Amino acid sequence: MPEPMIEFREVSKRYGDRTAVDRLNLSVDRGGITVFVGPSGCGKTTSLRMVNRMVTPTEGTVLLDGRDVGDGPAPALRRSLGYVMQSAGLLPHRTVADNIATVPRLNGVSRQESRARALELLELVGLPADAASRWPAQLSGGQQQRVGVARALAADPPVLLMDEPFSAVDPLVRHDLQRELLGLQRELGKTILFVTHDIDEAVMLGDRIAVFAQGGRLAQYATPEALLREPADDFVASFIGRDRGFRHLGFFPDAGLETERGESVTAARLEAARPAEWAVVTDDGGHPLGWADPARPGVLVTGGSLHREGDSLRTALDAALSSPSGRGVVVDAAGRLVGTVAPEAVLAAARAASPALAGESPGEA
Ligand SMILES: Nc1ncnc2c1ncn2[C@@H]1O[C@H](COP(=O)(O)OP(=O)(O)OP(=O)(O)O)[C@@H](O)[C@H]1O
Repeated sequence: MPEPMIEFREVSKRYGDRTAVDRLNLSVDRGGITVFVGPSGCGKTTSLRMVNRMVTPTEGTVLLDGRDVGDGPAPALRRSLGYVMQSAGLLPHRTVADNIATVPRLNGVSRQESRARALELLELVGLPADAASRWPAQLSGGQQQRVGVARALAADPPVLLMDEPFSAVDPLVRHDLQRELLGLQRELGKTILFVTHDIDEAVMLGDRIAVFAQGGRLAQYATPEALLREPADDFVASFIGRDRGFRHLGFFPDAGLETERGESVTAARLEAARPAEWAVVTDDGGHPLGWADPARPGVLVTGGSLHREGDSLRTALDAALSSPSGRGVVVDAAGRLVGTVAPEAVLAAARAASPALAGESPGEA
């Protein structure tokens, strides 16, 4: 077993008689994303900040790459860890490039080299090169967070600490930032410790998820799938929420899903079409546009999400349930119509994939 990148050993933090973190024992593997999730005030941020010594434990030890973070000077430790906060925390009177170059400059990297690195990082986080000379206030919230990520990566630290980095941006931008973070992690192989109070964000990003409960207690530490399948206690079950069965479908591939070809018509022929049943309407390239309802000839009925082949059963069920016809539309990677799927077929595929959903114990054939 390789040594964990970060290890909490019997770590507690108390403020007066209030326990912020209660005897935390947890190992963070190298590479991948570990998420700390839980309701407000349960010790996620305090735990994260004990890694970079912004907070000192009352008891116990935090190890980074096998070494006690308490040994040696704190500034050197912090420079070896990338840190991204909820507000990007950029210096307002420095350009974007100078903000990104701050830590490399402190580490003695030349001005020219740190600027070149800043430009590379801007591209990596999806910002145009001309953002380099702008002031932070001239960027949107999402762009500022991207700069925050670039700045955290500037000294190429093996570990990134991220404290609710995307919670202040709007949901669409947030989704983009989450996907980009997954891509960055795969590309760079960093160990990322990520704090959020949003279980959906945790499930989307986490290779492993630590659920914290009131009083700074670690309630469960598991993969997202294990967490959704088998919450350790009532607190975890209620925190994960009532949609957990639906979320769990996100871990089932659509391999066994039965789709039906069914009838389809092109938009050009919709006017004349008299389908016997609901039929998918496509453009000339086979991309779905909506449905033809047998009861309303000539009308294009839109609505319903699409299921792309290879996605999970969650998107398949969503497509089926959101469709005006009661059947989900399935498309290929190029967005062309493959067929349709009934909700029953999605449930049958889920049962086939999971003995638990079929009501069998795992030991049964
Ligand atoms: N400097 C401090 N002084 C006193 N109490 C503190 C201090 N920092 C945190 N606490 C308390 O410790 C507990 C844990 O706080 P922490 O910020 O770690 O929670 P959290 O899970 O990150 O919550 P949030 O999502 O709201 O940030 C809370 O009860 C908080 O009030």
